[in-house]
Amino acid sequence: MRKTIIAGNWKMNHTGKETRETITALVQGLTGAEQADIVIAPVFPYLPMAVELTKGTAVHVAAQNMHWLDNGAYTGEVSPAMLKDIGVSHVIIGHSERREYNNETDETVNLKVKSALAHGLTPILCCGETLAQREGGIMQSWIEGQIENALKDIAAADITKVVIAYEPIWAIGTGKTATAAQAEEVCDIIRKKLAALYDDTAAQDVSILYGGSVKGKNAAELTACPDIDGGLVGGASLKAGDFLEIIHKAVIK
Ligand SMILES: O=C[C@H](O)COP(=O)(O)O
Repeated sequence: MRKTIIAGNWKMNHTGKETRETITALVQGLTGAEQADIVIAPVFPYLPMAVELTKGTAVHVAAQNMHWLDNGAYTGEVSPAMLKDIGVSHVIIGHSERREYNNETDETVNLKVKSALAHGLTPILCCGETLAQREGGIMQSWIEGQIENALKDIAAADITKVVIAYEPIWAIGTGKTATAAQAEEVCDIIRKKLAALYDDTAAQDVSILYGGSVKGKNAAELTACPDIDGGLVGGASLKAGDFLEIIHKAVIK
Protein backbone atom coordinates (compact mmCIF):
# COMPACT_ATOMS: atom_id res chain seq x y z
CA MET A 1 0.00 0.00 0.00
CA ARG A 2 1.65 3.23 -1.11
CA LYS A 3 1.95 6.19 1.23
CA THR A 4 1.25 9.86 0.83
CA ILE A 5 4.53 11.72 1.18
CA ILE A 6 5.01 15.47 1.44
CA ALA A 7 8.69 16.34 1.26
CA GLY A 8 10.28 19.76 1.61
CA ASN A 9 13.56 20.28 -0.25
CA TRP A 10 15.14 23.31 1.35
CA LYS A 11 17.95 23.41 -1.21
CA MET A 12 20.79 25.80 -0.17
CA ASN A 13 18.62 27.83 2.20
CA HIS A 14 18.23 28.55 5.93
CA THR A 15 20.91 29.33 8.49
CA GLY A 16 21.17 27.18 11.62
CA LYS A 17 18.86 29.58 13.48
CA GLU A 18 16.30 29.55 10.68
CA THR A 19 16.51 25.77 10.43
CA ARG A 20 15.82 25.42 14.16
CA GLU A 21 12.93 27.91 14.09
CA THR A 22 11.31 26.39 11.01
CA ILE A 23 11.49 22.82 12.30
CA THR A 24 10.20 23.83 15.73
CA ALA A 25 7.21 25.60 14.17
CA LEU A 26 6.57 22.71 11.77
CA VAL A 27 6.61 20.11 14.52
CA GLN A 28 4.35 22.22 16.73
CA GLY A 29 1.84 22.87 13.95
CA LEU A 30 1.70 19.35 12.58
CA THR A 31 -1.46 17.55 13.61
CA GLY A 32 -3.76 15.15 11.83
CA ALA A 33 -1.31 14.05 9.13
CA GLU A 34 -0.33 10.75 10.76
CA GLN A 35 -1.28 8.74 7.66
CA ALA A 36 1.39 10.56 5.62
CA ASP A 37 5.17 10.74 5.73
CA ILE A 38 6.37 14.32 6.16
CA VAL A 39 9.99 14.78 5.13
CA ILE A 40 12.32 17.78 5.30
CA ALA A 41 15.69 18.08 3.57
CA PRO A 42 17.89 20.78 5.12
CA VAL A 43 21.52 21.34 4.10
CA PHE A 44 24.17 18.87 5.35
CA PRO A 45 25.53 20.89 8.34
CA TYR A 46 22.12 21.02 10.01
CA LEU A 47 21.04 17.42 9.45
CA PRO A 48 22.03 16.33 13.00
CA MET A 49 20.05 19.26 14.43
CA ALA A 50 17.06 18.32 12.26
CA VAL A 51 17.23 14.70 13.40
CA GLU A 52 17.37 15.83 17.03
CA LEU A 53 14.46 18.29 16.72
CA THR A 54 12.22 15.79 14.92
CA LYS A 55 12.84 12.81 17.23
CA GLY A 56 9.55 11.25 18.29
CA THR A 57 7.58 13.35 15.76
CA ALA A 58 6.01 12.49 12.41
CA VAL A 59 8.73 14.37 10.53
CA HIS A 60 11.52 12.45 8.76
CA VAL A 61 14.84 13.94 7.71
CA ALA A 62 16.34 13.65 4.24
CA ALA A 63 19.68 14.61 2.76
CA GLN A 64 19.66 16.43 -0.57
CA ASN A 65 22.38 14.22 -2.08
CA MET A 66 25.01 11.63 -1.20
CA HIS A 67 27.92 9.73 -2.75
CA TRP A 68 27.36 6.05 -3.49
CA LEU A 69 30.51 4.81 -1.70
CA ASP A 70 31.00 4.46 2.06
CA ASN A 71 34.30 6.36 2.27
CA GLY A 72 37.38 7.29 0.29
CA ALA A 73 39.28 10.13 -1.32
CA TYR A 74 36.25 12.08 -2.55
CA THR A 75 36.71 15.62 -1.28
CA GLY A 76 33.49 17.38 -0.43
CA GLU A 77 31.32 14.27 -0.55
CA VAL A 78 29.13 12.64 2.11
CA SER A 79 28.47 8.91 2.20
CA PRO A 80 25.26 6.94 2.79
CA ALA A 81 26.87 5.25 5.81
CA MET A 82 27.46 8.70 7.36
CA LEU A 83 23.87 9.76 6.72
CA LYS A 84 22.58 6.55 8.26
CA ASP A 85 24.92 7.01 11.21
CA ILE A 86 23.40 10.40 12.12
CA GLY A 87 19.80 9.19 11.81
CA VAL A 88 18.82 10.45 8.36
CA SER A 89 16.09 8.26 6.79
CA HIS A 90 15.62 9.60 3.24
CA VAL A 91 17.85 11.00 0.50
CA ILE A 92 16.95 13.01 -2.59
CA ILE A 93 18.75 11.59 -5.62
CA GLY A 94 19.13 13.00 -9.11
CA HIS A 95 17.45 16.36 -8.59
CA SER A 96 17.55 18.31 -11.86
CA GLU A 97 19.66 21.02 -10.21
CA ARG A 98 22.32 18.44 -9.38
CA ARG A 99 22.08 17.00 -12.89
CA GLU A 100 22.57 20.51 -14.31
CA TYR A 101 25.21 21.96 -11.96
CA ASN A 102 27.01 18.91 -10.53
CA ASN A 103 27.41 16.55 -13.47
CA GLU A 104 24.89 14.07 -12.08
CA THR A 105 24.13 11.47 -14.75
CA ASP A 106 21.68 8.58 -15.06
CA GLU A 107 24.64 6.30 -14.23
CA THR A 108 25.57 8.08 -10.98
CA VAL A 109 21.89 8.34 -10.10
CA ASN A 110 21.58 4.57 -10.50
CA LEU A 111 24.65 3.95 -8.32
CA LYS A 112 23.23 6.24 -5.64
CA VAL A 113 19.75 4.67 -5.67
CA LYS A 114 21.28 1.20 -5.27
CA SER A 115 23.59 2.38 -2.50
CA ALA A 116 20.78 4.19 -0.63
CA LEU A 117 18.71 0.99 -0.68
CA ALA A 118 21.66 -1.09 0.48
CA HIS A 119 22.06 1.25 3.47
CA GLY A 120 18.37 1.30 4.39
CA LEU A 121 17.86 4.90 3.24
CA THR A 122 14.71 5.74 1.26
CA PRO A 123 15.74 7.23 -2.09
CA ILE A 124 13.56 10.01 -3.48
CA LEU A 125 14.51 9.59 -7.12
CA CYS A 126 13.89 12.68 -9.26
CA CYS A 127 13.11 12.76 -12.96
CA GLY A 128 11.72 15.40 -15.28
CA GLU A 129 11.88 16.94 -18.73
CA THR A 130 12.85 20.38 -19.99
CA LEU A 131 10.37 22.59 -21.81
CA ALA A 132 12.26 21.97 -25.07
CA GLN A 133 11.91 18.20 -24.62
CA ARG A 134 8.20 18.55 -23.88
CA GLU A 135 7.61 20.83 -26.85
CA GLY A 136 9.79 18.61 -29.02
CA GLY A 137 7.49 15.66 -28.35
CA ILE A 138 10.07 13.52 -26.53
CA MET A 139 8.80 13.95 -22.97
CA GLN A 140 7.53 10.38 -22.64
CA SER A 141 10.62 8.65 -24.02
CA TRP A 142 12.86 10.93 -21.93
CA ILE A 143 11.02 10.16 -18.68
CA GLU A 144 10.85 6.44 -19.43
CA GLY A 145 14.58 6.43 -20.20
CA GLN A 146 15.43 8.25 -16.96
CA ILE A 147 13.36 5.77 -14.95
CA GLU A 148 14.78 2.71 -16.67
CA ASN A 149 18.38 3.91 -16.31
CA ALA A 150 17.97 4.97 -12.67
CA LEU A 151 16.46 1.62 -11.72
CA LYS A 152 18.91 -0.61 -13.60
CA ASP A 153 19.69 -3.77 -11.57
CA ILE A 154 17.30 -2.83 -8.76
CA ALA A 155 15.54 -5.97 -7.60
CA ALA A 156 11.78 -6.37 -7.61
CA ALA A 157 11.94 -6.81 -3.82
CA ASP A 158 13.38 -3.29 -3.51
CA ILE A 159 11.35 -1.26 -5.97
CA THR A 160 8.56 -0.43 -3.50
CA LYS A 161 11.18 1.11 -1.19
CA VAL A 162 11.93 3.74 -3.86
CA VAL A 163 9.98 7.00 -3.98
CA ILE A 164 9.85 8.70 -7.37
CA ALA A 165 9.44 12.45 -7.79
CA TYR A 166 8.33 13.80 -11.15
CA GLU A 167 9.59 17.36 -11.47
CA PRO A 168 9.18 19.05 -14.85
CA ILE A 169 12.23 21.31 -15.02
CA TRP A 170 10.17 24.14 -16.53
CA ALA A 171 7.98 24.21 -13.41
CA ILE A 172 10.75 24.34 -10.77
CA GLY A 173 10.99 27.67 -8.99
CA THR A 174 9.25 29.38 -11.89
CA GLY A 175 5.78 29.73 -10.44
CA LYS A 176 4.59 27.73 -13.49
CA THR A 177 2.92 24.64 -12.09
CA ALA A 178 2.12 21.79 -14.39
CA THR A 179 -1.63 21.49 -14.53
CA ALA A 180 -3.03 18.60 -12.54
CA ALA A 181 -3.78 16.87 -15.87
CA GLN A 182 -0.19 17.32 -17.11
CA ALA A 183 1.28 16.09 -13.82
CA GLU A 184 -1.09 13.10 -13.70
CA GLU A 185 -0.29 12.18 -17.30
CA VAL A 186 3.43 11.85 -16.51
CA CYS A 187 2.96 10.14 -13.14
CA ASP A 188 0.76 7.60 -14.98
CA ILE A 189 3.51 7.15 -17.60
CA ILE A 190 5.97 6.49 -14.75
CA ARG A 191 3.67 3.97 -13.08
CA LYS A 192 3.11 2.14 -16.38
CA LYS A 193 6.89 2.05 -16.92
CA LEU A 194 7.31 0.54 -13.45
CA ALA A 195 4.67 -2.07 -14.30
CA ALA A 196 6.59 -2.93 -17.48
CA LEU A 197 9.93 -3.13 -15.65
CA TYR A 198 8.52 -5.05 -12.66
CA ASP A 199 4.81 -5.86 -12.45
CA ASP A 200 1.54 -4.08 -11.86
CA THR A 201 1.33 -4.97 -8.17
CA ALA A 202 4.76 -3.49 -7.49
CA ALA A 203 3.98 -0.42 -9.62
CA GLN A 204 0.82 0.23 -7.62
CA ASP A 205 2.84 0.21 -4.40
CA VAL A 206 5.39 2.86 -5.41
CA SER A 207 4.76 6.40 -4.17
CA ILE A 208 5.09 8.93 -6.98
CA LEU A 209 5.33 12.61 -6.06
CA TYR A 210 4.90 15.74 -8.13
CA GLY A 211 7.28 18.68 -7.69
CA GLY A 212 7.39 22.10 -9.32
CA SER A 213 5.82 25.21 -7.78
CA VAL A 214 3.58 23.25 -5.42
CA LYS A 215 1.74 25.72 -3.17
CA GLY A 216 -1.16 25.70 -0.75
CA LYS A 217 -3.48 26.74 -3.55
CA ASN A 218 -2.71 23.82 -5.89
CA ALA A 219 -1.74 21.05 -3.45
CA ALA A 220 -5.23 19.58 -3.06
CA GLU A 221 -5.93 19.41 -6.80
CA LEU A 222 -2.55 17.86 -7.61
CA THR A 223 -2.68 15.23 -4.88
CA ALA A 224 -6.27 14.31 -5.75
CA CYS A 225 -4.97 12.80 -9.01
CA PRO A 226 -4.95 8.99 -8.92
CA ASP A 227 -1.24 8.58 -9.66
CA ILE A 228 0.10 11.49 -7.58
CA ASP A 229 0.89 10.40 -4.03
CA GLY A 230 2.27 13.64 -2.67
CA GLY A 231 4.67 16.44 -3.39
CA LEU A 232 8.33 17.41 -3.42
CA VAL A 233 8.11 21.05 -2.45
CA GLY A 234 10.89 23.60 -2.83
CA GLY A 235 10.27 27.29 -2.13
CA ALA A 236 6.95 26.80 -0.36
CA SER A 237 8.49 24.43 2.18
CA LEU A 238 10.84 27.07 3.60
CA LYS A 239 8.24 28.68 5.83
CA ALA A 240 6.56 26.35 8.32
CA GLY A 241 3.17 28.03 7.78
CA ASP A 242 3.26 27.59 3.99
CA PHE A 243 4.46 23.99 4.27
CA LEU A 244 1.81 23.17 6.87
CA GLU A 245 -0.85 24.61 4.56
CA ILE A 246 0.34 22.28 1.76
CA ILE A 247 0.38 19.31 4.14
CA HIS A 248 -3.14 20.08 5.29
CA LYS A 249 -4.47 20.56 1.75
CA ALA A 250 -2.76 17.43 0.46
CA VAL A 251 -3.24 15.07 3.38
CA ILE A 252 -6.15 16.19 5.52
CA LYS A 253 -8.10 17.85 2.65
O1 LIG B 1 12.75 19.82 -5.06
C1 LIG B 1 11.85 20.65 -5.24
C2 LIG B 1 11.59 21.19 -6.54
O2 LIG B 1 12.75 21.54 -7.22
C3 LIG B 1 10.48 22.18 -6.63
O3 LIG B 1 10.89 23.48 -6.26
P1 LIG B 1 9.79 24.64 -6.21
O4 LIG B 1 8.65 24.13 -5.35
O5 LIG B 1 10.48 25.80 -5.60
O6 LIG B 1 9.33 24.86 -7.62
